Amino acid sequence: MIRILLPTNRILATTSACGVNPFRMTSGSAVSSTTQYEEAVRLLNTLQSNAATIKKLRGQRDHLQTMNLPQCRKYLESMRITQKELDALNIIHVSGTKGKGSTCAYAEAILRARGFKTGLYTSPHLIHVRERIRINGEPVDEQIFAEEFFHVYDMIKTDHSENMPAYFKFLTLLAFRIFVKEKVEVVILEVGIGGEYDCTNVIEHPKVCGVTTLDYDHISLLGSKLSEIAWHKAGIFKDNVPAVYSPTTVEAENVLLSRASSKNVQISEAPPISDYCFARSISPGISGLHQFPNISLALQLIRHWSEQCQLPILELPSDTPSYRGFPVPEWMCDAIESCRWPGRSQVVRTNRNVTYLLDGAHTPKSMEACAEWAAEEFANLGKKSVKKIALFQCTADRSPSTLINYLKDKF
Ligand SMILES: Nc1ncnc2c1ncn2[C@@H]1O[C@H](COP(=O)(O)OP(=O)(O)OP(=O)(O)O)[C@@H](O)[C@H]1O
Ligand SMILES: [Mg+2]
Ligand SMILES: [Mg+2]
Repeated sequence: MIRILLPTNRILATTSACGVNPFRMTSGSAVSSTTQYEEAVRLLNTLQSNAATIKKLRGQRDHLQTMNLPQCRKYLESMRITQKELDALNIIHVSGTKGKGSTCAYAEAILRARGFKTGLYTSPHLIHVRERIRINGEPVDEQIFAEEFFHVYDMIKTDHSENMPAYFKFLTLLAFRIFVKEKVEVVILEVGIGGEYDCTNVIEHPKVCGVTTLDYDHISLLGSKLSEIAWHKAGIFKDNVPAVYSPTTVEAENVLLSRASSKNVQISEAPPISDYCFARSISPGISGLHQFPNISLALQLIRHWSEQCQLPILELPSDTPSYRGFPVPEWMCDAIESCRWPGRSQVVRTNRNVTYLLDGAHTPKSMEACAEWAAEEFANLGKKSVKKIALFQCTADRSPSTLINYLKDKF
């Protein structure tokens, strides 16, 4: 497909000898949208990677972390995005160690099924970067991605040429731009790392916040105790905005509760899945028992979101306490079943007698959950003898020898 680039006020970044970037000529030149998309991804990859950011943060943790949000505000100003525009996105903000993406995916599937135009921002991606920014459940298309990428890149470059945002921060800003432009009715926003200092926390008025299962990850940044980790995750709580969390340890819970009370947050623990009354028995779209706390959290987020937006999605009796389950109608059961989140407890069968079990576990709790799920899937294969091969990779400051132990007795 050929498209003409819209004229913008952008400055050309990489230029040829005659001072013109052939990928980004603004008037009268035709460039294929794929080429333009590839150029956008190339440029994106020149921004500081997440791994490099984490390494840098570790060095000067306090200073750089506290600089993060003021910087993000400046970038938003350069992009001419106001808090009012962000408020209009009716954001559901989700932090936590494990299950953020799944919880967001369930919440998105439910709201989309109800007819809302949804925006979904998650990380990481599996195959291509556009998976991180979804409109109505679908990765934003190459053309929109490229167009908005250059728009944001150039607006920021004009004011901050010596201090361009790193990869994740850039994508967060790009997501905001796309969601505002697409006029989505709700955004489900996954935190990158922690919460307090995460660039997604630049938003001031989400409709509801969620904290998923807490566990040990990024401990050089967030601390090595669950209570310290909880402090960071609770950093997304905002004055008078309700919050829900998945069950955790008493120490971590106390931190969540005290941070909530200091911000007048009405907070509740998501109930066990058995507390809900489903219209029929369901087989959730993301498998594994560990997904049930994520589903419960998503249901509570929807409930609070609809109350905050005064949209009667659930029509619950007004005296239903916020820590209890509720009747889950048929259409919601359908949405929970239709939800897809590839690479997390995903089974891929081939016609060559090979079955792949794919999962993204990389913390103690999630490795445990992954091992349980894998054992169940091995049993489902219904074969007497199965040759099992584990391919395991882990990055950053995680300990492969500790994590692989969880899989040992299953292989
Ligand atoms: N509630 C949970 N408890 C324990 N492990 C979980 C839970 N939910 C998901 N997991 C595990 O975590 C992995 C990643 O799931 P998901 O993408 O939902 O989480 P995330 O918090 O977004 O993770 P990431 O750190 O990769 O962004 C899954 O593949 C699964 O192994
Ligand atoms: Mg993570
Ligand atoms: Mg994630």
